[in-house]
This record gives sequence, structure tokens and C-alpha cells, in this order.
Amino acid sequence: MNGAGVVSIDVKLLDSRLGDRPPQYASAGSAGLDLRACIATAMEIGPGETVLIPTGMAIHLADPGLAAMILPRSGLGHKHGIVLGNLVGLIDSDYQGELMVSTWNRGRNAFTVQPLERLAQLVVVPVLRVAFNVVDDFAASSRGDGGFGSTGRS
Ligand SMILES: O=c1ccn([C@H]2C[C@H](O)[C@@H](COP(=O)(O)OP(=O)(O)OP(=O)(O)O)O2)c(=O)[nH]1
Repeated sequence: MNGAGVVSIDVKLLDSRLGDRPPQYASAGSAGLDLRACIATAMEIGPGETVLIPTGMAIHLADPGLAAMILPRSGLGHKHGIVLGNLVGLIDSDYQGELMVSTWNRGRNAFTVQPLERLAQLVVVPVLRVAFNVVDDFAASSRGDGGFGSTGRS
């Protein structure tokens, strides 16, 4: 991490249309980096259809203490029903292949993705890796095994 709290990540730009500029944060407070649809021509996605769309870039997080998540863009999801077929894409720190966006049209109308359209966003997050300690009983907690609405609706 550099002095500005920024983590340096290796990136390969696989599509010449991206030039030599990797995605940039849109504002000082942005958490996500927009991923573009690196498709040759406009692509119609019918209602209920899911297609795998390449982003033209690969990253190598390298540090097992990092992961990245591909998340939907809220405007596309809310207005057009364009979300992710896997709901969230999890990018492992040792993955070096092209980032792909499983693009699901959960809406009622066809949607046409344009070449280089900003389709989804990438968020890099810290990861805690754990070692499991197998036990017969847990130390008591106030919740115990209550879940799935055990505290009521409101
Ligand atoms: O939306 C996604 C999700 C995953 N990946 C890449 C990065 C990730 O590290 C790799 C494997 O993802 P995951 O472990 O979720 O896939 P899997 O279905 O469990 O396959 P595998 O057996 O390859 O792990 O695929 C993407 O490019 N986009």
C-alpha cells in the first residue's frame, strides 16, 4: 500500500480499445471501478437470458489477503434489470485470466449492450483467511443457533 492508502495491482489490458488506461475511480470516494463490455458489436440480451461478457482486462491481485468482487451497476440493475447471473462475481487473488461479467437480463424487455459500455463494477476488498479449529461445543453466545427471523419481523 502506498502513502495515499492505495494498493498497487498488476493489470493486463487485453483489448486495444481500452488504450493504456486501466479503469479509474470516478471520484475520490468511489469504491468501484467500472468494467466495460469488450464486445465487437452491440449485443441484445433477451428477457431472462444470461451471457458471459469479456471486459478486456485481467488483474493479478497476488496477495491472498485481497479479493475483488464484480457487482452490478445500480442504474443498469434498477432501470433495465441488467444484473449478474452469479449475483456477485468473486475474483481470487491467484486468478490471472480475463475478468468476465455474467450478465443476466432479469427484466421483461430485451436490452442491448453497446461495445465498451460500462457494464459492471469491480471492488477490491481485504480478505481474512481462517484456519478451522474443530470442536464439539462452542463457547456460549447470546444468539446461539437462532436465525432466519428468530427475533421477529421488526
Ligand atoms: O463473475 C466472475 C466470477 C469469477 N470470475 C473468475 C475469477 C475467479 O477467480 C474465477 C473462478 O471463479 P469461481 O471460483 O467463483 O468459479 P467456480 O465456478 O467455482 O470455478 P472454478 O472451479 O474455476 O473455481 O473466475 C470472473 O471472471 N467473473
